[in-house]
Amino acid sequence: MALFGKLRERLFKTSSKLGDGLDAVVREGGTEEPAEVASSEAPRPERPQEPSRPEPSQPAPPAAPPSEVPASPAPQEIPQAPGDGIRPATPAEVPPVGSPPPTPSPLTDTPPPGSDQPAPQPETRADAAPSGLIGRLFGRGAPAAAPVVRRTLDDEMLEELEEVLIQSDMGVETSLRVTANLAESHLGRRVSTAEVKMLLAEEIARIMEPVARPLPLYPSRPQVVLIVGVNGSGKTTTIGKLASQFRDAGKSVVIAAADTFRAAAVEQLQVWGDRAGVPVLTAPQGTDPASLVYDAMTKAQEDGADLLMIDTAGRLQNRADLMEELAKIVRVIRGKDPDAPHNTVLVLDATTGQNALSQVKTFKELSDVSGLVMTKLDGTARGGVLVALADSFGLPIHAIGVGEKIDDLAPFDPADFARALTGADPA
Ligand SMILES: Nc1nc2c(ncn2[C@@H]2O[C@H](COP(=O)(O)OP(=O)(O)OP(=O)(O)O)[C@@H](O)[C@H]2O)c(=O)[nH]1
Repeated sequence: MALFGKLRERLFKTSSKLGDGLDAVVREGGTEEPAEVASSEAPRPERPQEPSRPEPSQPAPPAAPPSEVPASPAPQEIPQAPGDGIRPATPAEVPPVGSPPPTPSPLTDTPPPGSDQPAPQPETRADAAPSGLIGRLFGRGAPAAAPVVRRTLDDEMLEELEEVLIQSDMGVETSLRVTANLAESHLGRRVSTAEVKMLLAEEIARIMEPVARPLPLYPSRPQVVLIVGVNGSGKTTTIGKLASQFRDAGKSVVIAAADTFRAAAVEQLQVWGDRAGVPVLTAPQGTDPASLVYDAMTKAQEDGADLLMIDTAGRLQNRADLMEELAKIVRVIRGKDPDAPHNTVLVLDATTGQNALSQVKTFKELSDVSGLVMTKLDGTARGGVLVALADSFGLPIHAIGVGEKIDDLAPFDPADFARALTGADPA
């Protein structure tokens, strides 16, 4: 399945909830118009191609500040995304640049297994025919010019839109920013649901573009990737998925199970190592994690491994202990390679919603977080939090988890994500 279709299907709960909310906002205050009239009154937004909007009141999220990037050798001179790192997705899922847009999965797609989401509602007429919208945009009105529901974008509608965005966990500030940008370009215009979704998707993609960066690869051997995050956020699973993709890309990988506190965590990591075909270094329960990391660094260096991925404990109940444990691990790593760890990746669980924001704050205090992976975006209605994270912290988002299987880690594509989130038609 094409990536967009898969993402839309997996993000079903969020896009359905957000899309339904947007439908309701337009429908409840809108009126039907003949399609032809509508097409002349609602031209395509003027700035869909702008890479960024350097307005003082709407600053783009900063790139990861230099202080957050671990001291490390310069990355290989590989072109920017998609070539500047491992794109964590199976190649078949990544549409080549400039290729025709993938076919969207119909909104009537079956929800993901285990989802309790009810069957999707039929779309309103305003959204029913993407070709109608695309046709109008390009002067090819749909022959069966069905009436389209449109509403004038005024303060009341903006407030309602804000509410819908906030409910999708996008956060108050980010929701206000998105609607303010919408008001700037479209206040007073009559817009349909399809157009609102498309405009919101463009605003959201604009916020997220600067942070969509695959995990950078460095020439160091081993490149040390420290994986941090609270218990259950998906660290082990993400390490397994990443290791598998790195291995498929021809890299030799070693995994270190440094959460020595929980025997089950070590076993689980071993299962993932087996699946990915990657060795996992373990130590008996209760061993000092830093000593296991020392041994893992030694082995990875001796073996000439390309990557060493280190799973860490995520017990936040005792912050001081966790901070000390992570600090000790980093000291040991630096003793072996002063430039390591090269990446400290924070794994976040999308289902925790706004709580993910406080986790980023906490882990930024505990460690030198250099990038994020957000898991469990499948089957949650809280995917909007990723927009809030991008807007608030500007940390690179390397990948998103959209399922429990080994290939359910997708590259983060802001445009696809924004359209899947809002329920907008594919570009
Ligand atoms: N649906 C879904 N489930 C996921 C995803 N990523 C991880 N999980 C599930 O989340 C649960 C916790 O994942 P783990 O990888 O064990 O999380 P962890 O952070 O290593 O947890 P600890 O070992 O307790 O520290 C498991 O049941 C995974 O299958 C995802 O992208 N989607």
